[in-house]
Amino acid sequence: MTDTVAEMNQVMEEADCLVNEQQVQAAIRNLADDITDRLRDSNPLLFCVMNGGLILTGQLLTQLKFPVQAEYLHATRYRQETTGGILEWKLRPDADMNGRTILIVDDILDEGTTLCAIADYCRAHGAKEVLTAVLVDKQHDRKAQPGLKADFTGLEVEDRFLFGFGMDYKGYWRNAPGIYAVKGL
Ligand SMILES: O=P(O)(O)OC[C@H]1O[C@H](OP(=O)(O)OP(=O)(O)O)[C@H](O)[C@@H]1O
Ligand SMILES: Nc1nc2[nH]cnc2c(=O)[nH]1
Repeated sequence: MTDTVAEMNQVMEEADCLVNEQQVQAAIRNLADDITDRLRDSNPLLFCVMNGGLILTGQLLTQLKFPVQAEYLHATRYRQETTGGILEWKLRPDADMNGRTILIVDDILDEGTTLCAIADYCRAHGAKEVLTAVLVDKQHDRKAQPGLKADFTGLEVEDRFLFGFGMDYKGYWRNAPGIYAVKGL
């Protein structure tokens, strides 16, 4: 076993499970129902925010009960760190957003800088309406705008450094099927 794999196994052993797999699945079903109710007649263009949004988007898409056009984009500001920096666009969307309803799907709204920047980008490129969906909203008072919320939120989780269900710790454990907090963080 490499040192990294041993370290990551230890991170999981010592982590606190904040939301288990069944609770995550129930939250995704609720998100899918709410999004279907709101957007079934809007012909939305969905953007998965890579990398963290990958797992939620995949599972959510199969539960949306209307035809969806799905694309992706990549913006990142945490890289391998546990605090966020300047937002870097790794891949800007090239789909035509003019006059469209956009649904941005990501794993977490933490400070909200990432989602706000992506929503601004979509509006600047002609989107008629921009909605946001996240699995997790982290509870604290450091939001980019006071009271900032996604339009669709799966779960509210305490202010710890999280991994699992798309969220990584040093690039690992996005695959964990629940939501975990790193010991001491
Ligand atoms: O609300 P914020 O404080 O802006 O943080 C949320 C963002 O942070 C994570 O992405 P990250 O920068 O780690 O990129 P990644 O998804 O590629 O790992 C996460 O996937 C969100 O996109
Ligand atoms: N993995 C991970 N990424 C984040 N991006 C913003 N907050 C978090 C977090 O708690 N965990």
